[in-house]
This record gives sequence, C-alpha cells and structure tokens, in this order.
Amino acid sequence: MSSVKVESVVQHNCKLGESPVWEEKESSLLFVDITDKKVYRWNSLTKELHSVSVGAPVSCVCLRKSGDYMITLGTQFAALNWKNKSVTTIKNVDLDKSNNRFNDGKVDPAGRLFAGTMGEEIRPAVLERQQGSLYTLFPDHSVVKHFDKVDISNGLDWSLDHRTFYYIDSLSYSVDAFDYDLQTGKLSNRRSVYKMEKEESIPDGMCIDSDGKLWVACYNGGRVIRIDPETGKRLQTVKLPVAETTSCSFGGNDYSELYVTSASQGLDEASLSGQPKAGNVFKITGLGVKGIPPNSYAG
Ligand SMILES: O=C(O)[C@H](O)[C@@H](O)[C@H](O)[C@H](O)CO
Ligand SMILES: [Zn+2]
Repeated sequence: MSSVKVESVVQHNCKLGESPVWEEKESSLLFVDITDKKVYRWNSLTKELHSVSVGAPVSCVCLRKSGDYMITLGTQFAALNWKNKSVTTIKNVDLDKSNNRFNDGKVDPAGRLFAGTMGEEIRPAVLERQQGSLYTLFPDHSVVKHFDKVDISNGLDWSLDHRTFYYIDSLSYSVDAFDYDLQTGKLSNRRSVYKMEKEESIPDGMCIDSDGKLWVACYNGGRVIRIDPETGKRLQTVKLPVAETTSCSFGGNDYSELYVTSASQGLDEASLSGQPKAGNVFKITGLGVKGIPPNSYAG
C-alpha cells in the first residue's frame, strides 16, 4: 500500500471532468468536460491532449465496435466521429423535461449503452429532485427506460460474472446493486451494498477491478475508495489533492493504472487557490490491483 502514487497527468483545469475511458488501440484516455462541452483524448505516449467541441453538455464517452465513439449529449444518445469532428444523433430521451441532461454512462458486457439523466443543477448537487431516469440504448438503437425518480444518475458497472449491476444515484449516498440479466439487459431486486460515510461525501463515478471490488470517486470528498460489495465494507482510501473527484477507471498497458477525473467549477477563489490542480486528470499507480478493459457499444 505504501507504494501508492498519485500524479496529475493532464494539467488542464476541467470545469467538470468526467467519464474516463481507456482506449487501448490509441494508448489514450478519453474523458469529457461536461460544462465545457468537450470530449478529450489524452495520448499517454506523447502526452498530447486533443479535444472536440460538441456544442452541448457531454456527460459520457464510450467506445463503439464499428469505430467512432458514442456520447451522451444533452438528452441525446449520439455517435461522435473523431476525425470529422461530427456528431450524429441516435435517440433523444426525457423529451418532456427540457432542463434535464444525461449524466454518467457505460457499456455493458453485451454491448448495450446504459446512461441516466438528471435535472439542472443550480450549483453542484443542488437541483430539483427526482427528475432523472436510467436508460439503455440497445444495439438496434431502441431505448428502454428502467426506472425514473432519480436525483443524480451517476456511476455504474457490472460484476465480473455479469449477474449484478452496480449503480449510484448520488443523493442517496449509497452504492446500490441489482440482479442483472445479461440476455435481456433487465434489472431487478434493488438493494444497497454500501452507505457512504460522512467524510466520503457524495458518491459519483465508479468502476470495478479484477477482484470484483468497486472503486468509487467521492465528489467533495477528495478521494477514491475501494469497497467490497459483498460485505459492505470499505477496503481502502486513496486521497487526491483536489476535493471534487468525479469518476475513475482503469487504464494503461495492463489496466493497472487508475485514472481519476475532477472538477473545478463550484469552488470559490479561496478553495481554488488552495487546490490549483482542481479539474486535472490524475493517475494512481502502485495499487496492486488491475481493472478490466471497457466494453464497446455494439450498435
Ligand atoms: O459529475 C457528475 O456526475 C455530475 O455531472 C456532477 O454534477 C456531480 O456529480 C454533482 O454535482 C455532485 O453530485
Ligand atoms: Zn458523475
């Protein structure tokens, strides 16, 4: 544990960095700045940072089997062609809720894209409650709504045997689990597997490691925690030099590096001068665990 190292690898102050995803064939980390309406790609070999402006709040980026990327943009599921910098709408959701936007999303082991929505934040974590829903975009481009009355739809991932779906609605201060049916993509039997402790603050993005334990980024908690969904116990805490840690995912050659995005918006001048790296992307090494490669959208 003593060899754990945290370093800033992208020295750019995102307003609201989110959705880190490793792209093996580019040796790159994809992520978004929701507020800045940009998708970023950071090359881990050349350290170059490139971005594409997409014209609306973009809350998640993921890989697509046919090439390109998938994004959630405003209330749309969309495709992003990186070379042409072009966006193609695939499906719109929450048509009756004009202030909503998508938030976190991820592809399941069968190539379906899961993403949830939320109402408009007046400031971080302050918004009209229960305006969001959780959706799936199937490979045939059909959309299913799993449930509504979500406050801030956030981190999600699947267990290694694909029989459990883990999910965070941030304002419940809980990490939840559902039984998952990989054949149909259906969710059932919701329960809580971890309750946040006070200093951990708000649960945000999340990913699973190759031991089946969950890593949760703690918004306003300045840390990522490793939890055991079987026992409900926290196994490890890694603190970062910024308060608004938003999401995490494994990358690097062998998926042994944990990448963590962060935010700078919502911090006043005083807090910002105390944490000049707010909004950077960090790399944590020396954890002694690995992640698993991200899935690609099959449609
Ligand atoms: O990063 C996200 O997932 C949201 O888009 C943010 O808005 C924060 O989560 C929220 O402000 C605190 O919960
Ligand atoms: Zn999030």
